[in-house]
Amino acid sequence: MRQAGRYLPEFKAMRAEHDFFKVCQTPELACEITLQPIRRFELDAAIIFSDILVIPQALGLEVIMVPGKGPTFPDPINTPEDLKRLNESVDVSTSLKYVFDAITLTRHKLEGKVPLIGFAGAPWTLMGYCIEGGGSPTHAKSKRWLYAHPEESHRFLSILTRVIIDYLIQQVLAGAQLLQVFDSNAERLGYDTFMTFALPYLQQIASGVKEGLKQKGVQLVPMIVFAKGANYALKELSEIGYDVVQLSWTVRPEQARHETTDVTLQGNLDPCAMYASPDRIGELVLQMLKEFGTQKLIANLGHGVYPDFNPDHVKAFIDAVHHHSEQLNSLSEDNS
Ligand SMILES: Cc1c2[nH]c(c1CCC(=O)O)Cc1[nH]c(c(CCC(=O)O)c1C)Cc1[nH]c(c(CCC(=O)O)c1C)Cc1[nH]c(c(C)c1CCC(=O)O)C2
Repeated sequence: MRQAGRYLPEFKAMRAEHDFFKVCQTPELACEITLQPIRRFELDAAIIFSDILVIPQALGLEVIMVPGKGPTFPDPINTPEDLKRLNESVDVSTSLKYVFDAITLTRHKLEGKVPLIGFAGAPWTLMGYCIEGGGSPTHAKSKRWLYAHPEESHRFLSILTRVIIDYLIQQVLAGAQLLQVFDSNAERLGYDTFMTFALPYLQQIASGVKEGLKQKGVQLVPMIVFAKGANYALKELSEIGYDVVQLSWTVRPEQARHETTDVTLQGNLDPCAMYASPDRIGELVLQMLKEFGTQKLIANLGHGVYPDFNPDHVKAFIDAVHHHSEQLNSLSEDNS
């Protein structure tokens, strides 16, 4: 969940000197930013510094990071005709080589201390960015496609899915030990549109990556799915081949446990809880761990960190997870 973010002074110093996508494209810099939170905190994993929008870039679309506005497409996809602009036959092994190099370098530098997570955006979320031209409060332009151009929407989602599968497989070959798929815009959909335009592609990604790795004789890695806010489809999300389902803070742990079968859950404290005092953060962590239980859980926030978070409060969260889970585990051992 956005460990680097903009809340660390060492990240801000790096960004003051370099453009965001330049950092993504420079393995030494991406590696350095990935390691920053690992040096500062007792985290249990690292996530490679990159962005979900490198895939639209690889498909030939321009994406820039505008200060104060976020990622922006100067020339977004407007009509189905525009799909012709996509470089469908893109070879990610060359166009996204910089990500694989960053992963390999970071794996070496981590020296086995913690595992390295690779990631990609999900098809619906990437389609949304390409059509909206950036973030959007309603996603009305991209949702319009689902209703006005359903066939072309499926075509767009299929193109993205193929590239994402290839991209994730190559991240594993480069050294990624877990993979997370971010469907951050799932919260804009309802049950029917999610089941039609998002879930089938998430499923294809899980099976495509596992199949591809098997064919190459490479050991499978655990896969995490994050369909942010898709609390209406937790059962379905737990049944499409992912090992872990990440939850946003808008669902109760008990409900998520009840509705999912046989998966590990990840989450889900409200990121804004980081504005509470360190003591209060500790109490909220304890409550979260009690509600989920400490097994089959990756304790995390329910979304990424914000730029104005106090790093000491993030540390309070991480330390409280370790402290309280150790205590809860030793209590349950005493009882057994
Ligand atoms: C939707 C999305 C994006 N990118 C990502 C998502 C999915 C997760 C989510 O739902 O938040 C994923 C992402 N983006 C980033 C990471 C790397 C991991 C990490 O930093 O710990 C990951 C996993 C770096 C980043 N990606 C971004 C930053 C901040 C960059 C900066 O301004 O310095 C970082 C560290 C920029 C970014 N990139 C994107 C957005 C919406 C923004 C924020 C724009 C803003 O608020 O100004 C697209």
